[in-house]
Order: sequence, then structure tokens, then C-alpha cells
Amino acid sequence: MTQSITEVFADAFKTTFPLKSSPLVDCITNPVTIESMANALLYIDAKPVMADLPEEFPKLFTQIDALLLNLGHISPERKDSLLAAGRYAAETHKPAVVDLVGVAATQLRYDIGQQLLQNHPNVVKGNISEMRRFAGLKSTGRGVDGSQLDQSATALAELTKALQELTERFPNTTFLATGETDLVVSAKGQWRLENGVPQLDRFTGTGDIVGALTAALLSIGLSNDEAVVLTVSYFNCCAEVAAAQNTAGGIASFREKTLDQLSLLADQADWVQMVKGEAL
Ligand SMILES: Nc1ncnc2c1ncn2[C@@H]1O[C@H](COP(=O)(O)OP(=O)(O)OP(=O)(O)O)[C@@H](O)[C@H]1O
Ligand SMILES: Cc1ncsc1CCO
Ligand SMILES: [Mg+2]
Repeated sequence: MTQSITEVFADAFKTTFPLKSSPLVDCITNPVTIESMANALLYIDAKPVMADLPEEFPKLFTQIDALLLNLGHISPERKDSLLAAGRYAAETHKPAVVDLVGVAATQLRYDIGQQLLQNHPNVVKGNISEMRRFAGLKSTGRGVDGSQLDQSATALAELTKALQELTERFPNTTFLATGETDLVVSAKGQWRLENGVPQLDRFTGTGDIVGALTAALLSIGLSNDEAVVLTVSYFNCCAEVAAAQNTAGGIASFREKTLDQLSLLADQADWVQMVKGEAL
């Protein structure tokens, strides 16, 4: 008998949302979705700061509660900034999330991702295609998007095994691969999450937001696995409510309704009933 995700993480599901404190998250991220990310943090009652100049880190890191490193738009300056912040987070014991945006597309991003992994961040995430590439498997991802071909049952089983092998070398890191099914793999176990709607693949920044919200949850006492499972489940349930409401609207309306739910769904205690997922 497999255990449902809400049974495995029962305490976290009961107590996390709405947040009781306002964790401050520094996001070093891409200019495409930076505004959506900052607002998404505010909608769940966290606080964003988008600061990426290494000279600021000594003072900044005394204030922040967590760090998000997103590889979405690399420039020479941002590359230095991501690498410096990753090291700084390890030195100052700040929880950190690495989002491997575009890792399936170029060797340069793959190399930066691997360098950031050496700091043993709490969470390394990407879409299914990015995570396949990162785990050394064949990937059909293009640009920053995941590919349907990488979502088959066989491909997911192969990815689970490859990520499990990575946790042997990186036992303090939880790996998240997002898509129609989301895979969570850590040294403690493997889980599959099944919420969400296909429209989530049709506006940009959904994965970026999941990364930032995960960083916020890491800093309020949740374990790596709890933070990942709670964030993906909550975000995807918000999208399910938005899709049900958006009978006549287009994707822009769906986007707005999804973001709106970030500040609303937490007050409905029964959102947890919507959660689908299980231990593997
Ligand atoms: N077809 C789908 N069905 C259900 N949920 C989905 C689907 N596609 C994506 N999601 C959900 O949307 C969120 C983002 O996942 P996705 O894999 O699209 O990230 P991404 O490619 O990194 O996004 P972006 O690059 O736009 O930030 C996750 O919570 C995931 O579960
Ligand atoms: C479209 C796009 N290009 C670089 S980052 C980004 C946003 C999704 O991560
Ligand atoms: Mg992404």
C-alpha cells in the first residue's frame, strides 16, 4: 500500500499556510519573471528582495532568511553573482534553492548548475527535461521549457533512479522535477505529486515562482522535503481553483486568477483535501 502525500507530510500540511512569519528571500533571478516572483512571495506573506551585487552580500546576508538562485538569464555579472551568493549561503548557513532554468539548452548553464550543487543547496529544481539533463540522462527539452517526451512513465522511472544516485553524493539536497507529474527525490524518500493543470505550461514563470516560494518555506522551519511538497501542492491547487473559475477567460486571466489564489487559498482550511500525490 502506498502512502498518500498528505499522510506522509500531515503536520506540514496542517500548519504551514497561512504563513505565521514573513521570511525575507533574496532572489537572484532573471528579468523575464522577476516581478511575478517578487509579488508571488508577497501574496503568500513572505518578503522579496532582488539584490545581486556581491559587494552587498556581507550586510544583506545578515538580514535575509533564504536565497533563491535562478539560472534563467545569464550575463557575466549574473554568473559571478550566482556563484558568489551560492558560496556565501553555504558559509552563512542560509537555506538555498537552485533553479536550473535552461540547463537542458546549454553547456554553460549545466556547468554553473554543477558548480552550485557543490555547495549542497537545500533544493535543486527544474522542469523534467532540465532535471534529466542535469542527472546525465538524454533530454528533449528546448530553451527553458520541458518536453512532453520526457514525461513518459519510463522516463520518469529512469529520472527517479538517476536522482536517487545523486542523493548518495548530495544527501542534504532534495531534487524536484516539475511537469504534469512532479517528482521529489531525496535521501529520505521519493514522492510523486499529481496536482496542477496543463494551462500552467502556457504562461511564463510558473516554475520560477515555485522556486522562490520553496525558498520562503525552507526558512520557517520546514525540512527540505516538506518545503518542496507543500509549495508544489499549494501552487498547483491554486491553479486548479483558477482554472475552474476561468471558464470564459484566456490564459492571461488564468494567470491572474492563479496568482490571486496564492493569497486566498491558504485561508480555506480544506484546500488540503484537493492534494494528490503519493510515496513511490
Ligand atoms: N501539464 C501540467 N499539468 C499539471 N501541472 C503542470 C503541468 N505543467 C506544469 N505544471 C505545474 O506548473 C509548475 C511549473 O512547472 P513547469 O515544469 O512548467 O516549470 P518550468 O518549465 O520551470 O516553468 P517556467 O520556465 O515557466 O518558470 C509546477 O508546479 C508543475 O507541477
Ligand atoms: C522565457 C525565459 N527565458 C529565460 S528565463 C525565462 C522565464 C522562465 O523561466
Ligand atoms: Mg523553470
